Order: sequence, then structure tokens, then C-alpha cells
Amino acid sequence: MEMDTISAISTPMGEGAIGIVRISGDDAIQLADNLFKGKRPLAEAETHTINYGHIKDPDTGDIVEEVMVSVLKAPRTYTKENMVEINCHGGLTSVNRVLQLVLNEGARLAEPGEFTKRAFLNGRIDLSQAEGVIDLIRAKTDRAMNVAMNQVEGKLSQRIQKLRQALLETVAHVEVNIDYPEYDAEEMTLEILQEKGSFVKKEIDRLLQTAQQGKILREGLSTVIIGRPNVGKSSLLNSLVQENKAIVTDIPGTTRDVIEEYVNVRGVPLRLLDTAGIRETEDVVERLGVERSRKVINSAELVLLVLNNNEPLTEADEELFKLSEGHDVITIVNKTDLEEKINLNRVRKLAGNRPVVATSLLKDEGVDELEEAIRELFFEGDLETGDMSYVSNSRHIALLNQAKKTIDDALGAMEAGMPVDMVQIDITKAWELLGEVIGDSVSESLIDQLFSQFCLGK
Ligand SMILES: Nc1nc2c(c(=O)[nH]1)N(C=O)[C@@H](CNc1ccc(C(=O)N[C@@H](CCC(=O)O)C(=O)O)cc1)CN2
Ligand SMILES: Nc1nc2c(ncn2[C@@H]2O[C@H](COP(=O)(O)OP(=O)(O)OP(=O)(O)O)[C@@H](O)[C@H]2O)c(=O)[nH]1
Ligand SMILES: [Mg+2]
Repeated sequence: MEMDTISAISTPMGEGAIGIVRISGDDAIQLADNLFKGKRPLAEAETHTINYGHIKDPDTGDIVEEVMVSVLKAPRTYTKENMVEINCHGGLTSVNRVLQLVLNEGARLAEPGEFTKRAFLNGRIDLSQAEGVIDLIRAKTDRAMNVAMNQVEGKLSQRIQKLRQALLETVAHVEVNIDYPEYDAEEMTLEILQEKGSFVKKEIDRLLQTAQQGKILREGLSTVIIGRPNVGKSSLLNSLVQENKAIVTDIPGTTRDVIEEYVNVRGVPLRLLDTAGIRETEDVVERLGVERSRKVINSAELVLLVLNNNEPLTEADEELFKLSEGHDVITIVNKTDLEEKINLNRVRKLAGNRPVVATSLLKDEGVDELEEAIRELFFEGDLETGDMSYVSNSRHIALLNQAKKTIDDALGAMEAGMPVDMVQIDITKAWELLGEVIGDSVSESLIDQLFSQFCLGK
């Protein structure tokens, strides 16, 4: 594969202790040597060593920077190509100046994610592993990070490969049956088809069962706090943020840039709308009416419905319950430090089998119980302590669903007594769909689109 030498700044843009200019490609080491002055040329350094020296401007001979330079020789590197990492003093000017010199020597400025893209194109990692790298960078909680790390290490890839292998074996059997019909092995072929098909389907189901949690871990759980004015919604938000340290991030969405606030509640990342958004939804019943509340509730995956212990239930409260039917709702009866005027039996009845938690946010009571209720809602059973190979990526989930459907079709066709070569078409299709998860036979534009989501220099 024809690959030029690329370079980029791999550390965040801003003032820092150290800034790294990364170079990858055939000419990386030679190119860096044109700028480097140290004990010996980088070409003579052992691979995976870091070397002290200076960067000089080849035109003027001026010393530009004092540096440490890592030399990483192909093929055992991040990209499988020759790589150099120049560790500069971390000022914007310094790192930019060194990058400029590297580009002057003939390197091309890397596109976002291009180093990782090369790791993929050069076969060190597959597509789902590369996607794991993005998730790793974006992970908001330890748990999300564990899931991403597992994917980077190829745990999901291995499971997918195992399933593809099983499908391949069935296809091979069918082929024998088609090529040598005189063996009259049809009966046996059908049996194998049935067995392997059901096995793969079951495994896909198991993977898909992790998808809901996986997706929440990766993207956060969109959460809205609703309730009549003055019940304590803002106090609830504040207390969740205080206890759990809000992580403020700006993730560029595809259509708009939104500031999202993440609150990590016992491993469940809650994606709260930005403060403006939350303020807007606060006294939604009174101010904006039922239609608006319905929209807000429908847009969220978790509804925190706040009531006032010190007031009788109102029609508006009942309406909020009605609107949130069919959603994940935790009811919070707040202000338990004040006299109980609410009809708790009625509240429990309205909540049905969904959790009700009593709090006094003023006295900081009941928040633990609320957090526990949130955790239980999303980590019921014991998925969390499993091997952490969750499916978390919408692209993967869609492909797995399609593959499962295709296998269903195959099993159905078989039961209907269709000829085996018809069944084979479906099995092959399922094999291809699973292949797309790990980047087998995916289009160039999809690859470009995936890697463009990376940071510059990754
Ligand atoms: N300075 C620096 N820090 C970094 C990275 C980097 O590229 N540079 N990484 C990148 O973002 C991450 C580490 N990831 C890496 C993954 C694979 C290889 C690598 O060289 N793999 C070789 C095996 C090398 C060996 O066993 O000695 C290989 O798989 O062949 C390097 C880094 C995090 N920290
Ligand atoms: N006694 C008591 N007061 C509380 C409690 N929680 C909140 N409050 C008070 O209730 C008032 C309203 O609290 P907020 O958190 O602003 O309520 P809100 O639902 O956001 O109100 P709006 O934004 O006006 O809809 C404030 O004066 C709080 O201090 C509680 O548990 N007990
Ligand atoms: Mg408020």
C-alpha cells in the first residue's frame, strides 16, 4: 500500500508541560534526522528508545527547541510504520514551530484519526478495535472506559470472528451438498445448518442483550427532571452534580454543537441537558403545557419525577404520571423534612412497580437511595461484573440485528423445505454482515467517515 509520511500535533492545543509532534511513514526517521541534533542520528538509535537532543532549523542552523525524541521502527509500532514522536516544551508556539519544520521537510499534515486509520489499513487492528479507540478517548466513566478498552483489545472482534467461523463451516457443508448431490447428504446438511444457525443466533442475542447497557455506558443516559414549580428540581440537579462531579464536555454532534453535562451516578453516566435546556424544561407543566411535557418526556430515557411531600397531589402531578407511562421513571417525594401532606399511597399506586424514593434535598437525605435506584434500574441482574464485552456502538447493534434477522430467514426457509442453496444465500449474507462489524468489506466512505470523528494527531 502506498503511504506517504504524515505528521500532526498529538497533544491538546494549549499550554502544557509537554507537547508531542508525531510522525508516521517510511521517511519518518530520516525526516526527523534532518532536524535533530543529538549524540547520534536517530537512524542509529534502537527502536523504542527516547533520545535527548535539539531541533534545529536546517535553513538558518538555529536551535529551535530542546527535545526528547522517541524512535519507533516498523513494523512493531502503533501504525506498523516507522514512527517518531518529538516531545517538545509544551507551548503552542514551540510545538507548532516544530510541526512546521517537519512539514517543510516533506511530511503531510495528518487528517483527524489518520494514525489510527493506518493502524487499521496496515492490519494491526480491525474496525471495531479502532472504533474502541474513539470510545476510549470519549469515555466519561471508569466503566465506559473498561468497555472501550475491551473493544480496543479485540474482545468483541474475537466473538464476532467465532460466529463468522461457525457460519463459514455451515456454508462449506452446504457447498459439499451442492457439489456432490450423489452423496445424498441433504439430511445431514440440514441438521448442521439448524444446529449452527441456532447457535449463532443465540450468541448474537446474547451480544444484543448487552446493547442497551452498552449504549448507555458509551453515550450516557439522557435524563430529564420534571415536576411542578418549586418542588425541588434544581436542588435535585445540584445535589446530583455536587455529589458526582459533573464532567463538562463539548462533543460536536453531527448536526449541532451541544454542551452536555455528564454526571456519573454509580457507574451510570447521566447525560443531563445543558443548564439552559434543563431550565427550559423545569416548570414545563405550568408554563408550556401538556404537549411540551410530553415531548420532553419522550425525548428522555430516564425521567426523574419530583413531587412535594408538603403538598397534596395536584392534577398536574397526576398528569405527569400519565405522560410518563411506559418510560423509565423514578419518582422522588421531596421535602420530607416538612409535614407530610401528600397521599403516599396514591403516589405508590401511580408509580406502579417503578421506584419511589423519599428525599429531603435541603437536609441532604435520601440521595443515596435515589442513586441506588438509578443504578439498579440499569444494572439489574449481573451484567456489570461480566467480561465487559458490551456491544455499545449503534453501527454494530444495527449490523447484529440484521445478521440475526438473516439467520432467522435462513432457518425459516429451511423449515419451509426450501432448497439448501437458497438457505446458503442467507447464511452467506449473515457472514458478510458480521464482517462489517470488524471492517471486512466496508466501503471507503464509511471508513473515512468513522475516522474523521477522531482527534487530530490520533
Ligand atoms: N507517546 C505515546 N503514548 C501513547 C500512544 C502513542 O502512540 N504514543 N498511544 C497511541 O495512541 C497509546 C498506546 N497505544 C499503543 C498501541 C500499540 C503500540 C505498538 O507499538 N504496538 C506494537 C507492539 C509494540 C511492542 O510490543 O513492543 C504492535 O502491536 O506491533 C504502541 C502504542 C497511548 N499512549
Ligand atoms: N424544606 C425543604 N425545602 C426544600 C427542599 N428541597 C428544596 N427546597 C426548597 O424549595 C425551593 C424550591 O427549590 P428548587 O430546587 O428551586 O425547586 P424547582 O423545582 O427547581 O423550582 P422552579 O425552578 O421554580 O420550578 C427552594 O427554596 C429550596 O431551598 C427540601 O427537601 N426541604
Ligand atoms: Mg428550578
